[in-house]
Amino acid sequence: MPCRSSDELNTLVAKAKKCAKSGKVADYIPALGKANQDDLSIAIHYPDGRCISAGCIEKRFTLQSISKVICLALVLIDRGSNYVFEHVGMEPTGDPFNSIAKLETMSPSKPLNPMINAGALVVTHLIKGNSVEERFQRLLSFIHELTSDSTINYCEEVARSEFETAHLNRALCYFLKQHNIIEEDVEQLMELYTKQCAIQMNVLDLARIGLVFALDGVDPLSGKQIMPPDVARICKTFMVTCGMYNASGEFAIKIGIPSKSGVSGGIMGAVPGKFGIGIFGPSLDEKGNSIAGIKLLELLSKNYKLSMF
Ligand SMILES: NC(=O)CC[C@H](N)C(=O)O
Repeated sequence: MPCRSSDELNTLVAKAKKCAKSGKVADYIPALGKANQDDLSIAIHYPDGRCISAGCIEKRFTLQSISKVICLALVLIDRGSNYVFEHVGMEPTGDPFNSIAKLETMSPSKPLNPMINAGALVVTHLIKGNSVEERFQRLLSFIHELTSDSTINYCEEVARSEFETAHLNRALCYFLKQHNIIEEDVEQLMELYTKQCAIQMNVLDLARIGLVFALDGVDPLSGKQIMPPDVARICKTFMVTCGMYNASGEFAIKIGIPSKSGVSGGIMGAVPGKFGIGIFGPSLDEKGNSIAGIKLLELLSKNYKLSMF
C-alpha cells in the first residue's frame, strides 16, 4: 500500500532532512551555489490525479541532468531508437557523470550511454530543428505536454552561469567533434545544452513527468499517449542502470525505483505502473546526488515496499 497522506510524507521529510547537513550544494555552476542546503521537498502524483506533497513544494529548481532522460525520450520519438543508438551506447560506465576517460579508451569512441554528459551532449545534438531556438522550443513544448503547464521555461541566470564556466563539457564536445560523432558548432550545442539543463519547475511538475514514465508513456489525466510505451521503457531502463550516475548499482539494491537525478538536487522517480515522484534537496553527496533526497527515497521504498526487484 503506497503512502497516501501528506502527513506521512511530512514525517519522512523531517527524518531525511537531518542528513542534508552532511552534504554540499553544487557550486561548479556558480549560480547553483546560491541554493539553500536545508531545503527538502517531495511530491507524489497518482494516476487518479491525486497528489500528496511535503516541504517547499512551490520552489522551482533547474532540471540539470534530469533533462537528459526527457531529451532522450524526445529524440527517440523524433528519430527512432536505431538511429539514436548508432550515436550513443547503452552501457553504464561506473565513472562520474562528467568523465572523459572512457571516450578515449573505447573504440569506436561513441559515448557509452545517454545519461553521462558526453552521451547527453550527443542526444541534445540530435534534437530536430533549424536553429538553437527552434530545437529548444521543440524540447520545451514536449515538457509543456508532459506537465500540462505551458508556463515552464528556463532560468537565464543558471543557463548563463553554466555556459560561461562549462570548460569540461566544451572539452567533451570538441572530442566528440574530432571523432565525427557530432557535427555542429560547439558553442551552438553548448547554448542548447545549457538552456536544456536550466529548464526549471517544481516538484509537482516533476512528479507528473515521473508519472508519465511510470505509466508507459500515458498521461492518465488527459488519457493521451505522450510517448510510445517502448520509449518510456528504454528511458526507465536507463534510469535504473545509469540514472543516479556511478551510484546507480547501490541505489538499485537499496531503493529499486527507476530514478534520475540532477546536480541542482532534483530527483525524478517513476514507480512502474503506480506513481511518479518529484524530489528537491540541493545538498549533494560526493557523487552528485541529493543526499537527503536519496535518504527520503530509501525510507519510502522500505516503508511501502516500492522496490521493483
Ligand atoms: N549531473 C548533472 O546534473 C550535470 C548537469 C550539468 N548541467 C552539467 O553538465 O554539468
